[in-house]
This record gives sequence, structure tokens and C-alpha cells, in this order.
Amino acid sequence: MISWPKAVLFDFDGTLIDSALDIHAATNMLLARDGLGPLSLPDVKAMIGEGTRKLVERAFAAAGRSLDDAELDDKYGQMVPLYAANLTKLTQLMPGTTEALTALQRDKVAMALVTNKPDFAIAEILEHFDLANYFPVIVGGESGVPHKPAPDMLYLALEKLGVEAGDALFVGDSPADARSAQAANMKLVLVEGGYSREPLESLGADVVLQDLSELEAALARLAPKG
Ligand SMILES: O=C(O)COP(=O)(O)O
Ligand SMILES: [Mg+2]
Repeated sequence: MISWPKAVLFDFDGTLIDSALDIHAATNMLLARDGLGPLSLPDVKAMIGEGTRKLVERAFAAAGRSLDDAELDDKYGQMVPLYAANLTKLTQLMPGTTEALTALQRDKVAMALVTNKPDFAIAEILEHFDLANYFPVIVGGESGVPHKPAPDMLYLALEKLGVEAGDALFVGDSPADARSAQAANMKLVLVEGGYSREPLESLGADVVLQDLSELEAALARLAPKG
């Protein structure tokens, strides 16, 4: 029986889903229109985590072209339909995702999804993997508040859930996740296997897990004492 926390906020890409192959494919299709790329999978993985617009900017920079704001608007506008047509072709759940979400739901722990991913992608992927019912609260990349690593998306999710930061935990895979949780004064679990550009041990997490099947056991150790 999970007695702490009252709520768990989850990152999406690299934490619950392994979306890198589809993002990689769409990114290389976009670059190919300008005769650029292809970029390697590890290179694209390292660009994921701060939203798709940022990824497009990074991809063009890595392929040798820096974009001004108007060009970035145009390229992002082209990326949306490319990725929308490839949201779930190669994407898979990360190991332990279903196990962790089922255990939390069983013990009535509230859950929210907090992702920099744009909104068009979120619902379809949740639906595809039959995950929508776990997340009554979703704060996505177009929620109108600053993206992670700022704490605002986490504050918005907590407010919608009616839970205090001290009663909640954030689970993610990246430096942006770590910094947002720390800025929001929330306990932080980081999970290996995602898209972090920095070693997870260096990011100040309360716990680093090999995969999400270890989450339930970790919660007992993270519960405030007394
Ligand atoms: O779209 C992205 O960059 C990924 O976002 P997430 O890791 O916050 O889910
Ligand atoms: Mg992530």
C-alpha cells in the first residue's frame, strides 16, 4: 500500500514513452527538405526534452544552419504535420510504465502528466497506449505557462490536483525535469534510459531508478519520516 505521496507528476518523453525513433524520423524528413542531415539517433535524443520547437532549432543548428525566429516558425510549422503523421509508428512504452501507473492508481495516488511536448501529440499517444485514464490532469507544451526547467508547469498541475508541493513527487528523465522539480521544491525521481544530456547522478535527484518497475519500492524510502 502506497501511503506517500498524494500525487505523482510524470514527464512524458523518455520517462513513460520512448518516442525518440519517431521524433528522429520526423526530424530527418524535415531536414531532408533543405538537403540537410540526416542526424544520428543519439544526436536527436540529446535534443529532446525542451519541446519540439526547441528540438527543431537544435536540429538545424547541428545540421549547420542557424534559424532566425521567422525561419524557426516556418520550420516548426512544417515539423508539426510530419511528426503528427508519425506519432506512434515506432514509439513504445518505457519498461515498467504500466506497472507503475497501475500501482499508483490502485492506491488512489493522484497523477498528472507534465510535458513540454506540444498538445497535438499528447492525446493521440496517450490514447494509442491506453494511458489516458491515468491522467485527469495534463499540462502540456501549449498550456500557456513557461516550459520546464521553470517550475510553472508543475505548479499548474499541483493547483489542478489540489495537492501541495510537499505532498507530491516528480518523475522525469532530463535536466529540465530536475531543475523544474527543484525550483518547485518537490521531491524528484529520475529514471535511466531516457534522453538526458547529463549523467543523472549529477542532477541532484532524491533517487535514480534503472526503470519505472522500481518506482513503487522507492516511494516507501522517499516518504517523509514521522
Ligand atoms: O517535446 C519534448 O521535448 C519532450 O518533452 P518531455 O520530455 O517534457 O515529455
Ligand atoms: Mg523527458
